[in-house]
Amino acid sequence: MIQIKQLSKIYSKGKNQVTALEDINLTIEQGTIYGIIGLSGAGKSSLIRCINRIEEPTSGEVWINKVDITHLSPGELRKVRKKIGMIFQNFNLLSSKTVFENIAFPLRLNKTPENVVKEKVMALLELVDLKEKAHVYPSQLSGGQKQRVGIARALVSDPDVLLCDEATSALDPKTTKQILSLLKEINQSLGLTIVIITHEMEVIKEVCTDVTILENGRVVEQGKTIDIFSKPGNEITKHFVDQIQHLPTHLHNGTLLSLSFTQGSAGEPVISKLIKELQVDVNILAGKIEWIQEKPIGKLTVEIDRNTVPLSQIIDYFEKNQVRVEVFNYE
Ligand SMILES: Nc1ncnc2c1ncn2[C@@H]1O[C@H](COP(=O)(O)OP(=O)(O)OP(=O)(O)O)[C@@H](O)[C@H]1O
Repeated sequence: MIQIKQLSKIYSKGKNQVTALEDINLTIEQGTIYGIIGLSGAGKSSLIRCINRIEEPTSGEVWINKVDITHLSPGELRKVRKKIGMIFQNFNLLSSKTVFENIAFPLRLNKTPENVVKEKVMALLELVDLKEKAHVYPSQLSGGQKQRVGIARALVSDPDVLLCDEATSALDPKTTKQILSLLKEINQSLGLTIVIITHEMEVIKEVCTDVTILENGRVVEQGKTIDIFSKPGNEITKHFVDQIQHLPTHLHNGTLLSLSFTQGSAGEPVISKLIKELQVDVNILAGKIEWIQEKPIGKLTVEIDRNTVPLSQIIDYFEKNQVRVEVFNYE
């Protein structure tokens, strides 16, 4: 668990002072994927960098697994930091080292025996699906592959916490989804706590169960992602939610689906056929038309009763009818 208590960060340069963070309080439960979102300059990087003390907080405390890391000696801090992995927007790989050696690097610093290095690095290459790239150099990799190497290197010391500093901001939407799904897989299989900072609500929507919204160095809202999406209580939160789409203010017990109708499916009575054929209750919550390069896409947000028909059957039905389905990740 990570607890941040009354944390402030003031940068001083000569007579100038910039308050980057003011009185931040937040609790990140063990094993969650926690998102911190804000506009440029909101203080996101300062906050994530204070969590492992790459940046020294001006005041306040950061507790990781019941240890106050703001009052540790340099030696003790080094030990704690080994349990905190970090990945970056620009990947921070060593260009003169192969993929294998980049991942092995933290182990080499600790003089880990060669057989252990080999075993750990190969297992991680398998996990991030890059076995065949072990001996190539970063310049020969795509952005998504570079970030996979970054993730493997961050995991090599068996951390409890993974900090992601705008880790998908340099990637295209499809690669972003792949990296986010890898992070989710790692979170589930290793029970790792993941903290993601981002300026994209799409990232929060995709993987974060909890979210804090920062504005001008202060927390303006925090809570479960579902609640923030359902009832954004603040202008800046509304701005981020609108990046995705308007969602209903009241959710019942169903599964929330976003449906995209393109030309092939737009003329068909797909919803009424679904209700008749599968005998499932459908609650229509929101709809709009989005124009993508002068082509219309109908967007419908519906709630489906999750107790009557398996979700996979409903998704199959929509796909057969040329309707793209996205299931909101609100569990
Ligand atoms: N080393 C520094 N010296 C002085 N001011 C700084 C320093 N680092 C950040 N700041 C200031 O602190 C504030 C918060 O910056 P920070 O980088 O934490 O925000 P951010 O939300 O991560 O922004 P971005 O998304 O643009 O990276 C900004 O006003 C920034 O100019």
